[in-house]
Amino acid sequence: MTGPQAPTITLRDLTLGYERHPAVHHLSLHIEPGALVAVVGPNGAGKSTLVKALAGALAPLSGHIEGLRREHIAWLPQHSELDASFPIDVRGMVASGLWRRVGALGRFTAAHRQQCDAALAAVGLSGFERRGLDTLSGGQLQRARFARLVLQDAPVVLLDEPFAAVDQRTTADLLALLHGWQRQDKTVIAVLHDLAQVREHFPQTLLLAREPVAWGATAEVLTDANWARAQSLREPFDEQAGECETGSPARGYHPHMHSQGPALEATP
Ligand SMILES: Nc1ncnc2c1ncn2[C@@H]1O[C@H](COP(=O)(O)OP(=O)(O)OP(=O)(O)O)[C@@H](O)[C@H]1O
Repeated sequence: MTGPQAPTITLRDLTLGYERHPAVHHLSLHIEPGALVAVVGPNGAGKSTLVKALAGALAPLSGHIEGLRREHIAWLPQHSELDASFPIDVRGMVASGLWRRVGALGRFTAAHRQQCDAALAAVGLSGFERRGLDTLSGGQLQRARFARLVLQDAPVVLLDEPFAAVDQRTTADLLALLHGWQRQDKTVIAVLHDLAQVREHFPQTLLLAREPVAWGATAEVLTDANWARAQSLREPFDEQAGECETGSPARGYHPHMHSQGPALEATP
């Protein structure tokens, strides 16, 4: 990694939501540099909301996110049709990962082109440079989006359901890329649904159900009891819910459910 080092990310009593309706309540934790973190939970648990806030795309209703700056972050939002429908070829899309370094008025040099080609090789897409995005399979498109992340070379990578609707072979290749990033001391935070995959590849997990249910070492977090509790906390998004005004833990919050106490320093 040539850019900035990964920061310690601290969430302090973070409450997130939309138009003042809270979707994630009172989340406090530390994520150490180089952590490989899975965010799991039932549908509507607030996982994407958390990732959006970490990416700087959603301002907290209350509480703080400390340590993260825009230039630290590469963000892969949930799979959208936008990339596929954009009239651009693979190299053009992947090259947009260099935007921060090249700038709007900068020149795209031969060296930049080589970096693009190396990123495409890293995701197994050599030879696809001139292909239109609309001609790629779902797996190939996801490889191209990862190549763009490779070029961004950010110390913190945020991934929202990166392997949804992606074939096994592609998933395995992209997981290998994640482990490579971790060896470079990047922090990777990924929203995932496949718990077997989380157990195998992600040392730390946050189990979210609108409020933090458990956070820490994956094996301690992904217990039947914690999962049952997460399911029981699932509730429809309450359009009538008031603003989250108290600083006290949300309803049903039990600090003992955390593997390491309420404001948590996760162990590697
Ligand atoms: N832009 C928005 N405006 C209003 N409400 C929203 C918005 N985005 C999400 N929500 C609501 O916030 C709650 C949390 O949604 P979020 O997408 O964060 O959950 P999730 O855990 O990522 O769910 P899933 O696993 O189904 O993708 C849901 O009730 C959702 O309807």
